Amino acid sequence: MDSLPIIDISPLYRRDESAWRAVAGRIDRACREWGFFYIEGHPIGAERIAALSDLARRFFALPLAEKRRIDIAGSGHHRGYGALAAEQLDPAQPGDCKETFDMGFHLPADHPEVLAGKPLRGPNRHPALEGWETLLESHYRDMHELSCTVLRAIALALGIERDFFDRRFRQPASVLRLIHYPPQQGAERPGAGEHTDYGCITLLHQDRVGGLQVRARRGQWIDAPPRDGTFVVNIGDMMARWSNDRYRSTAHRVISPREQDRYAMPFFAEPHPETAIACLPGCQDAERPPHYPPTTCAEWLLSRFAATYAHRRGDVAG
Ligand SMILES: O=C(O)CCC(=O)C(=O)O
Ligand SMILES: [Fe+2]
Repeated sequence: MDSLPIIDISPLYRRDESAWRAVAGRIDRACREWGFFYIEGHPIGAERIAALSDLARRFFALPLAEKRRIDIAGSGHHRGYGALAAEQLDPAQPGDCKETFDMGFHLPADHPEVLAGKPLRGPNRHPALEGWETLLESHYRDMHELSCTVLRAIALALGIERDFFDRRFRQPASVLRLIHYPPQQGAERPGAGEHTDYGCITLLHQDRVGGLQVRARRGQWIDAPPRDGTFVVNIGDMMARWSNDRYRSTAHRVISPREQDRYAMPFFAEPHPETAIACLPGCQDAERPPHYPPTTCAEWLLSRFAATYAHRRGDVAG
């Protein structure tokens, strides 16, 4: 079968234990076989997506100087606007042909964690577009809830306490990102070079243009085409580390669109920065010793940012 599974998660919003287990079973299989699947039956409506798409178009259409007022390169805690080619996901390729906006869990500048200089902590940096901040902050909260719902099913599938992730995802390091891929005539620059995601799970909304491709287990690239009303969910490196590769982070890439602009909105679900990421109890035994040394969420993320962002080279995890 060369197409990604589509899983209806609506039973996760009801109190039927056996239906819950059935969904968890499907997710478990998709995570083992693909590391990628679509979800439908989630509560994020088409009006919300339309309103976000409208704002994304307006933001990316602003003059560069205006967007650069919140340039991510000037942010110690990784928030704001990332210009074209600021990120190079595949080191063997030129910089990605995309521009981005990143936001996270907002902590005010006078919050003790921010004053203490904790990594990845601080205020969001929003553009001055009417309606932007309210909508984006609500969407961040709703995506956080959705990620926790999916993670509860994953906890069930992995045989750990149902609230294992809920307890670790308070004040999360999760990032909501808006991406604009401008059209390109030649194929010389990738939209997003081949990579795995760094976090736990990613929930991606893509528009109708297409171009996302996933590397299947046998090595071939398959399309992950747009499907209305769905999110594409994929396993990131932290979940691979937690599950000792029971769930593997799967490589993917985005081919630059040819004639039209493409917009996508990934939500990278990541726990509290200080969360320990070490092999889960049920994921190791004498035959499967832990593959990865323990780390923390912030340490791992900072090491990955340093490898992919020009302005962060030499920035070491602390
Ligand atoms: O734009 C997409 O469809 C995927 C983007 C992506 O893989 C990423 O930002 O990590
Ligand atoms: Fe990705």
